[in-house]
Amino acid sequence: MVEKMNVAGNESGGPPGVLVAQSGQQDADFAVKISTLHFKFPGREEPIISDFSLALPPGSRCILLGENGSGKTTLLQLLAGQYMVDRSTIRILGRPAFHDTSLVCSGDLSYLGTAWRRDIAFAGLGCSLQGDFSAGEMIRGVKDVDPDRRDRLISLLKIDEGWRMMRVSDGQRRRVQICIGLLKPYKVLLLDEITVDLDITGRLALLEFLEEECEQRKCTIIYATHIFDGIEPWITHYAYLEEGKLKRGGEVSTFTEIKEKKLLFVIEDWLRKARDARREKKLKNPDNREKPSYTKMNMAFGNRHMAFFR
Ligand SMILES: Nc1ncnc2c1ncn2[C@@H]1O[C@H](COP(=O)(O)OP(=O)(O)OP(=O)(O)O)[C@@H](O)[C@H]1O
Repeated sequence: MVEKMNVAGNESGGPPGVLVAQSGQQDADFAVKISTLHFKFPGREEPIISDFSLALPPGSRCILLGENGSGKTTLLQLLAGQYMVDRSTIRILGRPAFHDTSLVCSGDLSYLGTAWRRDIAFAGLGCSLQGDFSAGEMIRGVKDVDPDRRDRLISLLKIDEGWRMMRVSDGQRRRVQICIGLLKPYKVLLLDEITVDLDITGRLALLEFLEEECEQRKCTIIYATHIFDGIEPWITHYAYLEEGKLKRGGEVSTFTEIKEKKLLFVIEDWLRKARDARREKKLKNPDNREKPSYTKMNMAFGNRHMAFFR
């Protein structure tokens, strides 16, 4: 699959190294296919995601990179079918992410996001964690699960089934929630910073499990994170966003920078350059300068009410 794809210097004019589907390839050839995605939230003038295209073959593990606010979570939520977009723009397993609800209901498409610390989410539904359940009750409450897979997850995440969910640490709660989220064998998994509370051994064990799933079951994973410890050998693809645009991306073989230095330092360098370029742009064009917030408020409420804020 990978060889068939159009990489660096593609005719479609995408950023260098970005995987773009070629004519003749079917949507179903890709686990995830995004075609020229534009997205903005209601009431916002600026798009959050613009002109975004990416195609990932089954079995890929793509890391989603970018500074705070660059659009990673929004992109993952769009992929998870949480916002309506045109049917042809986001295809998961050849099906439209928003319109085909069977993707999430069947467990083929699974999204584990940041709301997980306080909520239990399964099959795309979230409900607040309010009762004092044991970890075992919660995990075994999920029906139609392969018991071997369940036992393996409990063991690798080092979960004590007797833990009371109201009296565990964030990291322990997160382990239980990850376990529940992975009980059913997904085909496409979207991870939004879910390993942030895990200690290093828990995180590495999880990454190893996920890698094995991709190799054996040809699942596809997109993982947004700011934690890069031990991630370099894990990734097969990368996508780097700046202000909602895909600036760099593609197969890891085209990611020449990480052959010379650690991902942490490569990303640090890119983020600093992006910040400096933004600063320079603002200096050159005074209209682009951030207005002090009281000016905006003045415009909205009139001077009289500003006495309140002074
Ligand atoms: N519901 C919303 N309505 C309006 N704007 C939003 C909404 N959610 C997010 N945004 C804006 O969209 C932009 C992208 O946010 P997003 O959460 O996708 O970034 P991110 O790359 O995941 O950031 P982080 O690394 O901090 O998690 C931000 O400017 C944010 O303020």
